[in-house]
Amino acid sequence: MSLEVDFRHRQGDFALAVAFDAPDGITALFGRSGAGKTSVVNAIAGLLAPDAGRITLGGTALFDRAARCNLPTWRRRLGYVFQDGRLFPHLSVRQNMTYGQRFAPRGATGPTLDSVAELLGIAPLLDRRPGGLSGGEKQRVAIGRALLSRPRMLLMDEPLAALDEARKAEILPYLERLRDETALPILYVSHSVAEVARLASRVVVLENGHVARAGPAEQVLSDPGMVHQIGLREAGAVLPATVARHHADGLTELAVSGGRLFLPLTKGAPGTAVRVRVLAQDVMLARSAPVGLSALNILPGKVVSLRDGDGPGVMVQIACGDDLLLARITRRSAQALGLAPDGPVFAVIKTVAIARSDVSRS
Ligand SMILES: Nc1ncnc2c1ncn2[C@@H]1O[C@H](COP(=O)(O)OP(=O)(O)OP(=O)(O)O)[C@@H](O)[C@H]1O
Repeated sequence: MSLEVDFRHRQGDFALAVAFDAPDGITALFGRSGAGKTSVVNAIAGLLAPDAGRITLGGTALFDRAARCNLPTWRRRLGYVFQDGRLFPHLSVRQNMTYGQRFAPRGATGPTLDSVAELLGIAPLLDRRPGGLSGGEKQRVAIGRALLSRPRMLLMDEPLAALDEARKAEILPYLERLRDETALPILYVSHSVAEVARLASRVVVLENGHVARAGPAEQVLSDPGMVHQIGLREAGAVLPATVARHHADGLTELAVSGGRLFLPLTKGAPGTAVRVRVLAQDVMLARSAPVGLSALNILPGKVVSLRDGDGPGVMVQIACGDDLLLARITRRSAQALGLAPDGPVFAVIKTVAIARSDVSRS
């Protein structure tokens, strides 16, 4: 199943013109405040009828201006999860969850209450009322309710934005399971690069009403041209990796296509596929293989491109094996090293710069 969006719409002075696809898995709709994310979600949900264009899901039109097709929200079969769970306070968790089933069309197949409760770790909460749940638990119930409506896709609009860091960390593994165990397109609206890096297979970057970039997360996040939208301090790459071994001194060794990475101990048996977020500001560059250096991670690579920033910095994109890394260094250093496209380079990454939360199941 794939969501295909291609429409234009004007609201006041703001012109929206977007085209992108969201296949099964998580597609992040990322952009600054006012970029148009909510307007896109509203158009998909049927709350906004664009001036022109089409929105289709699995080949079926939800909206088609030329064909005068505009399915009402309830017939679009989308599951929504909002920032605030919007649960019914007077109903139990079980009743909140089964409420979603009322919207499932007759004969629609999908997961059962038990399987959804298991997937999201809700089983022990079923007889409680929402008032007594933590923010993270409430969001899990909201996701469960959406799944039980047997949706053809999920729309998640900043589902973690109202949660503190601890609650976010609690819910992220459930979102990973959802991504891995349900075959649904999930459009995940977020302005958090950390969440996008951790969850999304594909990223659509919205800027001022248009798509600035869309593609696989590894490519979009490591694109030096996206640094403006992503933010200097958040810019970085996502590398696919495999757990190789856990060492007795508390380090985990990961295999990446360009070599090995040693990180603080992370979960996962050898062979587990993970993804690692490496921030551009945590990568140093050297022209020759450094010796006598404390950093454990030294990956040989090749400069792909250099992009000057507004200040003294330059963003360097490096190919290490099949992967792309970003390094943020000063222009002075880039000149001193004589960095140029296609030139050989060594990327140096400090082990302790990578937090456990930067490594996630892929
Ligand atoms: N009904 C409207 N009439 C005129 N302008 C509107 C209307 N609705 C939204 N806008 C404008 O459209 C732009 C995009 O808004 P939108 O809410 O889609 O952005 P967003 O990326 O979701 O932002 P945020 O993350 O802050 O919610 C904004 O400039 C907003 O002021």
